[in-house]
Amino acid sequence: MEKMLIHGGKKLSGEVVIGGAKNSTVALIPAAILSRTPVTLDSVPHIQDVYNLMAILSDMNVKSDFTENVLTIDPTEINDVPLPNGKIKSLRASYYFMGALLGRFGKAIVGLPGGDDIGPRPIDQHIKGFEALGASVSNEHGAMAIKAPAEGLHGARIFLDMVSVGATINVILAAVTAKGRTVIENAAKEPEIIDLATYLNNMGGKVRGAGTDVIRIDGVPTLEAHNSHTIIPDRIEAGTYLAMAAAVGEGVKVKNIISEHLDAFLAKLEEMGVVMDVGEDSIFVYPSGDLKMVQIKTMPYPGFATDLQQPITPLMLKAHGEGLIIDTIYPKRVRHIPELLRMGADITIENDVIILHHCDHLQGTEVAAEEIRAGACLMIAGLMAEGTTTITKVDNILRGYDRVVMKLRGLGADVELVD
Ligand SMILES: CC(=O)N[C@H]1[C@@H](OP(=O)(O)OP(=O)(O)OC[C@H]2O[C@@H](n3ccc(=O)[nH]c3=O)[C@H](O)[C@@H]2O)O[C@H](CO)[C@@H](O)[C@@H]1O
Ligand SMILES: C=C(OP(=O)(O)O)C(=O)O
Repeated sequence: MEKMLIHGGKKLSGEVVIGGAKNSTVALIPAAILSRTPVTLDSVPHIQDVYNLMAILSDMNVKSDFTENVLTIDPTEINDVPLPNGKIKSLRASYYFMGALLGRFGKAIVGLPGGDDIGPRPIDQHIKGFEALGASVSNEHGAMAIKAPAEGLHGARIFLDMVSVGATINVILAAVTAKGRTVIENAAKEPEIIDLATYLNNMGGKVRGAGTDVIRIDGVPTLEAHNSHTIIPDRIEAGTYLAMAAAVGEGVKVKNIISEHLDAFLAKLEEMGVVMDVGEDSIFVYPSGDLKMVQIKTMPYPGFATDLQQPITPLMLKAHGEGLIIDTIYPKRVRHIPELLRMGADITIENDVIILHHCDHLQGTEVAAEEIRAGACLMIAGLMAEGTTTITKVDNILRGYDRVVMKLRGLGADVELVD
């Protein structure tokens, strides 16, 4: 398995271009099987999650081709096959095949998903949504077997018990071709959900209210894609490079950004004293001076994203005073902390509250990227550290960060992947 070697201490400068959003892409690819015509996606990130989804499509006789940033998917000869195992376990978002297959064939057998180990990740709200649409759901030896009634799925009013990105998307995928109107209340408001709605609506779907907490879906009989869909920029990748630029930059421009998607994150950077020029679709980060410590509480969008609490952690170590991070979405998302401690950081965890203190000196050592954003945190820490940081389990990073080594080198980082 590959490792990432980072020879720290170098200042970064120049430009980096953000790719399409992982969390959109991994919904849009399963959603493509709802179309009766071939689908084209543009601005697709080069990440392992995409290759794994392509392998799952291939199991269903859905051909796909990924050239440069364009992914074409031809679902016209799709076979309705069960997906109990295999690549399904390699990523979280494979659960979107539950909603998509249910919408397309009225039935789905899909293994429980994999994805980041960041504490409990139940899917009860997805199941509640499918059942409200009339489906029966059972767990058969670790795979979910979901079946619409003979007359097909019907619209329903669904109030989600908690704000869930995955449940909101899965219910949209199942409801977009169900008979009648579905109303999702307490829906997630993430930009990736708007992206999915735009994509489905361009295929003839009727999804209204995405981006608010009430989404109305009027079912249509079939969907057909006729235009290419350009995926929104990845706000989490952007936030990662912004934090990196503030930590080790000598003037870095991060391009292809929708800054409104990063409001809560940018407000925190400003509170810390990071100086930025926010342009129309790019942000320039000036070299940091003295930074102030901050307190962060992660919340559903538009709050501070859980996926950015780890990438901002190394930057906080540069600030003076005591900082706090409370992850209300995944309170146990702390797998980066033992690794940072081994690099010399001063961090404690009390009752799921991460308490950080200023640290003058991080020392390179061998650390493990136990999950994607822990990996992002360790890349930034490695760039800040003296000596060489060896990151193992690097596949967790490559599963969601577009051409990361090339992008880091483009900024002047001394980084390499080795076997
Ligand atoms: C592929 C993708 O888009 N992944 C993102 C998605 O994950 P994912 O869609 O899995 O996360 P959710 O928004 O569903 O989870 C939010 C919270 O609700 C809980 N929950 C969720 C569903 C459910 O049926 N029952 C339940 O209890 C979860 O345990 C968690 O505490 O949103 C997370 C929260 O912003 C991000 O960290 C992930 O990057
Ligand atoms: C938790 C994440 O991903 P996933 O939901 O795909 O595991 C993430 O992207 O930070």
